[in-house]
Amino acid sequence: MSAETPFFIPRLSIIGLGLIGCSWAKGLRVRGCVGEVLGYDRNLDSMQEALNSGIIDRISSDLAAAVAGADLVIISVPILAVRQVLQEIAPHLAAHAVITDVGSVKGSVADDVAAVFGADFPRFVLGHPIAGSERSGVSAADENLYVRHKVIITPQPHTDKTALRLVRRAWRAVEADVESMDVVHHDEVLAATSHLPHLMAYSLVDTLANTHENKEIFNYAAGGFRDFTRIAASSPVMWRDIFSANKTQILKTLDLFTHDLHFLRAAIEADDTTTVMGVLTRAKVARDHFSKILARRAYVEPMKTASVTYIASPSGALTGTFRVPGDKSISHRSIMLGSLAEGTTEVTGFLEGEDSLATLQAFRDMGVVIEGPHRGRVTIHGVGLHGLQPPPGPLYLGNSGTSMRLLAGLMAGQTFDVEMSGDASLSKRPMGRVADPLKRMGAVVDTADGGRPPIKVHGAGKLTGIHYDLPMASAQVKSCVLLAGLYAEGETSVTEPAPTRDHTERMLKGFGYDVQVNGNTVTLRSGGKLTATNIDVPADISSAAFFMVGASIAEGSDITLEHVGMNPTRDGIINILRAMGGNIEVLNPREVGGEPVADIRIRSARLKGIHIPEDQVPLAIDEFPALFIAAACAEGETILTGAEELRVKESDRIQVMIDGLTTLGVQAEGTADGAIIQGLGHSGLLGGGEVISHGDHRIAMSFAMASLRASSAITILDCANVATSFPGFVDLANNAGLELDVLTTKA
Ligand SMILES: O=C(O)C1=C[C@@H](OP(=O)(O)O)[C@@H](O)[C@H](O)C1
Ligand SMILES: C=C(OP(=O)(O)O)C(=O)O
Repeated sequence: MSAETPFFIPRLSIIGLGLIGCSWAKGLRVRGCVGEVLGYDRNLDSMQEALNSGIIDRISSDLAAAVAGADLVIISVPILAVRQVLQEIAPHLAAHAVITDVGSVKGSVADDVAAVFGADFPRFVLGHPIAGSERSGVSAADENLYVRHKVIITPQPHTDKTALRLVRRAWRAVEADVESMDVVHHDEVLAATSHLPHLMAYSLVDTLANTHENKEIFNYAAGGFRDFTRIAASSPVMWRDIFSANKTQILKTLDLFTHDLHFLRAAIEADDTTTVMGVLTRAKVARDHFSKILARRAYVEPMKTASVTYIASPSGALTGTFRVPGDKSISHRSIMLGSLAEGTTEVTGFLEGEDSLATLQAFRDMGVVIEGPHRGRVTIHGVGLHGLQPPPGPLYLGNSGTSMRLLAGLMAGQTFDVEMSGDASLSKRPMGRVADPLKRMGAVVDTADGGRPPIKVHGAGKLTGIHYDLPMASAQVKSCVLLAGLYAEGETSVTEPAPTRDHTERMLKGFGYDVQVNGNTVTLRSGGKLTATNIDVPADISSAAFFMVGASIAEGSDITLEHVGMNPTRDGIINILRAMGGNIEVLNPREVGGEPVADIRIRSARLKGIHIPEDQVPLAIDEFPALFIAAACAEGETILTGAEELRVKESDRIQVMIDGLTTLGVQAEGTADGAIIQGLGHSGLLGGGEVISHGDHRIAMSFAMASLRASSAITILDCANVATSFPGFVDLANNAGLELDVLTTKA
């Protein structure tokens, strides 16, 4: 790509000397991008003011003089005055002149241009800066008004490319972010995001001003009133014109809004607090994350995440007693089953990480009223097995494989179509493993090339129960088939090659559903119902694992992790660390809501390398990145086999860990289904250096723990996804004894 030449407009003309046009001209002038600036306004005072403040160089006596010889003409008059202005300037424009406008409605200006210059006029570029304020006039002009603000250009098929480039560059010169959209779409979007809110603000103030207690009302009208109605102080002429120029689109959104307002009114009248809560919780979440919103209620687009780097400096021991966040697997399932239950489910200890929040949002998008999360507490107003509604757009599941695979099973049983997509990592992960058994049950499921997301599950198909022999040890696939089985005719059963986490089976039973477990086979029949219950989510043993490894490798460490889930299908990390010589005590074992829980005390130990028993692999499947760090610090060789599943997690966890360990000076090699790691021994230190987590939360946290035994700092790139499973990791780790610094750059 060649660099752009410096941008310069020899002669600029602004018609309409208000805030928008003057701010653009002033911005160009301050940045040395214009020669002469001519200006015209019907109001003589405005012209004089613009001249006095140096925004324009010459006052023009009429429109003809104002555009004579201009290279770029900016029309910035009220929308309904545009046509008349164009008629007046048309005969006087230079042959090369490019014209642009700044109006909030593009369809009506496009019509005006066609009426005056002809349908294919190439040198008019329709534009709209999304900046401005309730202030107006020359005196409010601000050369930085557009810095990092969006400007929407709405090119038409006949718009000349050079003219387009000129206008884009003129906006970029004042540091605006220029985007393109088609005319109709622009007017639809603006009707909803700008025109309707202005209409409502004007109307509310007018209603209140007309009541006879208006003085009283305005005396006490602070807070909500002031925030909501700030925009009613904007220019009435401008808004009168916008309301009429974008009439069709505005009326469309207004009707939708009026309908929803009546719905809310009816719910309040009927004391239907659940419905009211549904509207308010959905709206609050939407408002909190409004940049994610494209459709009316759903999140369909990922937020651009910032890039996060950890600098992990060498540190001493880990100490203290603390609790890591809630179990991710159980949190996902609590939302799913709570939503499909009859009655209200209260969840405590819910993981407020991005993965489980993606599941929560998916159910909100399908009409379930969910309150919270607030300090791990979530209240789910179940809609029953057949109560989900079609979401307004695709379900966006971020980084979360569990959400996508379990939901695939549930969606196969619905009467509507659902599309599910995810971030770059999830988009590479295999979904054929769930699509295959679902198709055998009669579901219609499409995936993208190679069985990857997005995945589309078509509703209304009739499912039939199957027996499925799992080709791999995967709790996600097992759960997917069982959840589809809730909707399949007859019996559904799954046999797994080795035990995997059984939270789905346990939780179904907790919700009163009949599930038979016989050896490695789980069976259920459709036709039952889920009855709401309360769920206490224990701390996630997979998050605890980082601290177990950290405390084991850092001399002098002594920590106690509280309320950790000890489900026997998850405790591989404890068995493996103990086999390596780890010093782990399980204290106060108890059962909470159908799941075993305990406090775990870990003290540093002289670890030794082992061949990890293959039967432990599925029981510690998420803990291998951390275990690789333990192996690197152990005496002798550690061999891992039977773990090919690690290659299809959020990253290829075998390759990414081997790459990082090699950077830190460890001899390690990957094999097809595992790794061989030569430990540095008890007194050995890892080196420092830069490792890449490839957006994989568990890789990032594992290398953070490695710094406890490093000779110099480890820089870990791409750590934003730690938030998917372990919000608050950095603070908790630093309080326990790590030295982690975080560098965040905006995306
Ligand atoms: O069912 C679950 O909650 C999970 C199952 C495992 O995935 P697989 O089923 O792909 O092994 C695990 O890696 C994941 O973190 C959570
Ligand atoms: C594999 C993991 O999660 P998921 O499959 O849900 O993305 C994990 O958390 O390590």
